[in-house]
Amino acid sequence: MTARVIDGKATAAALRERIAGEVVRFRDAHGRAPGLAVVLVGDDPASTVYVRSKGKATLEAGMESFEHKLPADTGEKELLELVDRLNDDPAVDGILIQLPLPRHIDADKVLTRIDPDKDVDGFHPLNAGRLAVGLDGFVACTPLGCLKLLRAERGDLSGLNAVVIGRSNIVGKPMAQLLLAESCTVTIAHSRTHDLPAVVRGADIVVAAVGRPEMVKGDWLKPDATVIDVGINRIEAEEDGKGRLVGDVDFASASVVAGAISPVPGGVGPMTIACLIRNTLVSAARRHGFSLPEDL
Ligand SMILES: Nc1nc(=O)c2c([nH]1)NC[C@@H]1CN(c3ccc(C(=O)N[C@@H](CCC(=O)O)C(=O)O)cc3)C=[N+]21
Repeated sequence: MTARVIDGKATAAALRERIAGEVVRFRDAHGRAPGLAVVLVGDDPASTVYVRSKGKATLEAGMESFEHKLPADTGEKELLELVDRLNDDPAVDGILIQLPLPRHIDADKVLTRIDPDKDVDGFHPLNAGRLAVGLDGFVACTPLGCLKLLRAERGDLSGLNAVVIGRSNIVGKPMAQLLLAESCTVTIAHSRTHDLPAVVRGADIVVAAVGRPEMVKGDWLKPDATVIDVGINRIEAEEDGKGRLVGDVDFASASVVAGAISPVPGGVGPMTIACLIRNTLVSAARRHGFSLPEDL
């Protein structure tokens, strides 16, 4: 048996298309486009690529993109002042500070300075708390994208056993909260979990977000499980001299057992960007009392 491959690229493209349509309506009603500010400190090559694709997606959705590229030696105080200006700028609906930040900057301090109602990354503690208690706020883009893929694949998730591997603040914890809100029975597994393969074998839904290349094997899976692979691991060059991208799931063995699986690349990554655009539109809409479709 071979798993269905969950096409994150196509799902993301369809979502971005819908968003672009809503942006046109928003513009007509309010005379401006939603705006996203992206702040990059330093010149990490991977971060530079991500920031470029976020800017491109923002413009393609008909939104305004404000890119702030600062040198690696930018002081914390200077960065906090930029955040303050963006918080006060009425043209800016969403603020994203690209992570990781250089070590001399306290990332928690900077993220907490962002106006929670412009925090389209969902990283502010107030938004984490809102998610935990079921209030409207912003949900981090990667777990939100995973949930959209799961809903598209499985429909109603209630009563399903979900195992989230990884307990980070940006993926594992919010993912678990979202699945709990969908009435899944949720287990969060992590590096100290005893007999992880046995835990994963009980799961109808597996979300792997540990950052260990190809860790989850096919014989860990319940037949027909839905597997969402959040990992993006760059593997060193092999015979052909080219590096390649792999997930946290061993795709070859997993796709023989799973019912459906998201690939890397082309799975969760494109959904993350689509959800960032989505959150920016939602932010602008909330600010103006503009109504959007429930399921966007
Ligand atoms: N404040 C902040 N918010 C973020 O959301 C954030 C961040 N910092 N720092 C870095 C991570 C990483 N991230 C990705 C987004 C899209 C792809 C993506 O589209 N990946 C493509 C392939 C990309 C490639 O080929 O390298 C795919 O999976 O198909 C990947 C990774 C957002 N992040």
